[in-house]
Amino acid sequence: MPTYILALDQGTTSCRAILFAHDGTLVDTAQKEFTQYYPKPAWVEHDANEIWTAQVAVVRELLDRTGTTAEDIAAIGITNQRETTLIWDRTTGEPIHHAIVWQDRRTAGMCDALKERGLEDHVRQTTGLVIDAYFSGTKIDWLLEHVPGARERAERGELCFGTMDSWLVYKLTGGEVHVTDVTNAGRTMLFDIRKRDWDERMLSELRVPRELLPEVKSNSEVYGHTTLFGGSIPIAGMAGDQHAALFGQACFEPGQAKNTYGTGCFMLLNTGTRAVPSQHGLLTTVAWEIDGTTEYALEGSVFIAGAAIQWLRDGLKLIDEAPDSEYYARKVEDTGGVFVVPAFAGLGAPYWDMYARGAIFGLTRGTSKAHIVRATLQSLAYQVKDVLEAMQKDANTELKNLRVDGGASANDFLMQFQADILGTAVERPRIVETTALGAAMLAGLAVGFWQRSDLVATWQLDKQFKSQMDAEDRSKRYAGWQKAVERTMGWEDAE
Ligand SMILES: Nc1ncnc2c1ncn2[C@@H]1O[C@H](COP(=O)(O)OP(=O)(O)O)[C@@H](O)[C@H]1O
Ligand SMILES: O=P(O)(O)OC[C@H](O)CO
Repeated sequence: MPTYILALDQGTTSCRAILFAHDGTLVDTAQKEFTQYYPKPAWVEHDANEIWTAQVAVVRELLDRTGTTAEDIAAIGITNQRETTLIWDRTTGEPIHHAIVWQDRRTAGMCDALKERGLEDHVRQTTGLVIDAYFSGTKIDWLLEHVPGARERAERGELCFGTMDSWLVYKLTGGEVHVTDVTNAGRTMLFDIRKRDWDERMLSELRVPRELLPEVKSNSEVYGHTTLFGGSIPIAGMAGDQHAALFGQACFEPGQAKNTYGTGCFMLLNTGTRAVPSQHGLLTTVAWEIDGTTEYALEGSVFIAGAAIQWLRDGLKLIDEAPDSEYYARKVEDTGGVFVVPAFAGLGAPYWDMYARGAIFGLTRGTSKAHIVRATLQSLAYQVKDVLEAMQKDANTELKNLRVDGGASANDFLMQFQADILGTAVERPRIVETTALGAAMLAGLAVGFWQRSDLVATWQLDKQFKSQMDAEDRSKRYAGWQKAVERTMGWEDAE
């Protein structure tokens, strides 16, 4: 009898493999970082072959270390960084170019042109998105335009487009299966989230041939099998990482929300079977589709969160490791009036400004490294507040608590400041690998390893952070943040 579900979590900075047991416990995990390519300012690329090699390596490492064989694994669930766009040769499996990462801004001008052509309402109504370089659509157009012969080859059906979910399934099945799931399809700016089909108008506006696109599947079903790790294992769950995290946080009821602090920060609020349009700069997105029922979510996407801590580490060399940020932040009582706005890739929700760029405000002769580190950590929490304010207005509800996860949710200083600045309790579960857990749950449901009723009990509280800040202090600080954000907007000139 198989005893585990294997989750593959293909994130922006690393590949992970995680084993979950039937009682929902995390048995073990293996992780490997891969190269980030920055060929020009605000361009970000990944080598899909390197990602594939890293993903296989972490699975092998995990199976070896735990003495697990293919026979012990009931199913594989895949979850991935969304929007990151890859095109590869259908026959050879060779990518035609590096993948263009979700943070990449090279198509900002193409997005402006779409806005000028009056497409904003259509995009919002059909795809639930705003026009932004974040999504895959303009990245596909860029690749077809800039790689010689690519558009003609795509029209002849010789190429495959996919986000990292599609890529992994294609590779795991030896090139047999070219699919994606509704959550990932919904981030392309080409997909009608209510009709559940590619949108003809967007395909034609972005000159994307249907032949290039994967078949769109639900989040919990058998897509194919892999024999790469010994016996045959079904691949049975697949979802974009933020949707998987919503599921892994057991936010199954409308009104429940989670926020993931990874490279970026992504807050999703379950809105049930209703796709709620946003009036306040959020996205309407598919939460998941299971057994023919589609549920939706409102999403606030913040592009730079943990990446700002990586910048402190790798760019400024102010800290050696991400967790050191907590130590330095606690060395000072406040930020000394400093605000850091990490708009390195423009600003996402609720501002959607592709031309904003990062800045540090309020510097004085007394500003120290600790002030800058503290202000950078606080910038994550302020961005989340921007999103929560918008969400409460859109959903016409006040959130009593917020479930959190992701790498930076381990930082107690950040979590306490988050609760303080929101005025809302922040709840961190025991398993913060909720993205992987969600993917595992989706796969486990498909093969009968779990029933839906088993899943709620997997959520267990680790720590609750309650707001301790008085309302006046909170609004004074937030006003400072809003002033700083305003000054970063429109910084970069449009091409
Ligand atoms: N203790 C910490 N304090 C602040 N940030 C952290 C901490 N630990 C990790 N991070 C940040 O979290 C991110 C990694 O989180 P993870 O969920 O693995 O992200 P992703 O899935 O996007 O690769 C990194 O950007 C890192 O800088
Ligand atoms: O890799 P993460 O966890 O930062 O998530 C990336 C998002 O899916 C991008 O939309």
